[in-house]
Amino acid sequence: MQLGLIGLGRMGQIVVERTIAAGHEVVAFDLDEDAVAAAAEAGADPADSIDDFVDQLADDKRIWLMVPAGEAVDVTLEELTPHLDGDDIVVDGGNSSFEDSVRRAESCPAAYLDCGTSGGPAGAELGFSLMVGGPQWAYDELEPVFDAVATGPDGHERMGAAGSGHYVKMVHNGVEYALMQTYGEGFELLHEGRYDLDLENVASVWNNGAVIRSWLLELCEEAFREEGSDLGTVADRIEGGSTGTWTVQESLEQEVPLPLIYTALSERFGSRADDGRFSRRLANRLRYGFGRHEVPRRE
Ligand SMILES: NC(=O)C1=CN([C@@H]2O[C@H](COP(=O)(O)OP(=O)(O)OC[C@H]3O[C@@H](n4cnc5c(N)ncnc54)[C@H](O)[C@@H]3O)[C@@H](O)[C@H]2O)C=CC1
Ligand SMILES: O=C(CO)[C@H](O)[C@H](O)COP(=O)(O)O
Repeated sequence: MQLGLIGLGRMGQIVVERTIAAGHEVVAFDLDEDAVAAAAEAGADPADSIDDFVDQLADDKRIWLMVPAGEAVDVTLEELTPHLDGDDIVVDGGNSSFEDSVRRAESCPAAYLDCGTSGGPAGAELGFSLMVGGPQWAYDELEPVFDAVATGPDGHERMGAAGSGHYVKMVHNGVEYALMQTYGEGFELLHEGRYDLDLENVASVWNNGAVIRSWLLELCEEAFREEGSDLGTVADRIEGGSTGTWTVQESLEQEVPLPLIYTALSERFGSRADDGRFSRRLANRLRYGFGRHEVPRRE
């Protein structure tokens, strides 16, 4: 299959590499020329503009967007729209809001798949977990690409109608916030408490058979190994926040109480006042662990 990829950053480059490794053809475009060059190095056909990109795609275009959520998706779709028809398929693999995805699915001339993507840059080797919303025929058509980008056939599922993929990913991120918060609180008590503990050892022993073992806990272990048991210069400032905000907004609309996710989101906003909490410093470092997001550091 031939796949057109727009957005070749941390995540898009992995989609390129895994798709090519599975024997498919990729046409790659990004505003950043260096990113296009890196994709070409991985075996993609480089495009230097959207026009060049669509010219290189065969009829029945299959296009995957991996650009930042929000305006970049709308701008890209606006440029693609004159070149699209009902036999084409567009996948948005970024962290778009499900409401934006429903709106885009209604106005896009192509079949539109909203695809929540989880796994972060570590997915380069493992593959991602993909939560897909939109028409069944388009999902079926792209199955070989989803098999390649995900951990395999079990790493992707169609969730339901337009928006459902990004809806499920939004809730996934709410859970991610709460898990980071609870690991942070536990390690904060261990750090401040009555024993002088090596937190890398604690995380390591918990990761070996304990009830609370997980990938995030492995990333806690990595953080303590790389930064030290006191997290070194990692600041208590946690960036991000949009997907958690949408999760909490939706919980209010649906009248479903989510006290843990709400508290974790509040901690993020509270962290911007900088008062030195260990749990916030660990959450800050974990966002680097799973997403390669920049780590604010203390002076
Ligand atoms: N980093 C992570 O752990 C995860 C990220 N995501 C989502 O995936 C999407 C991409 O994330 P990353 O790869 O981390 O971001 P990134 O910042 O590393 O890469 C984004 C790329 O898009 C390009 N770009 C921006 N606007 C563009 C436009 N109008 N046309 C063409 N290219 C454009 C940029 O030049 C950049 O190369 C985002 O929606 C993000 O929220 C989803 C799951 C995990
Ligand atoms: O989706 C992700 C992980 O699953 C991304 O890393 C996302 O950026 C995390 O959300 P936030 O930036 O709000 O921490």
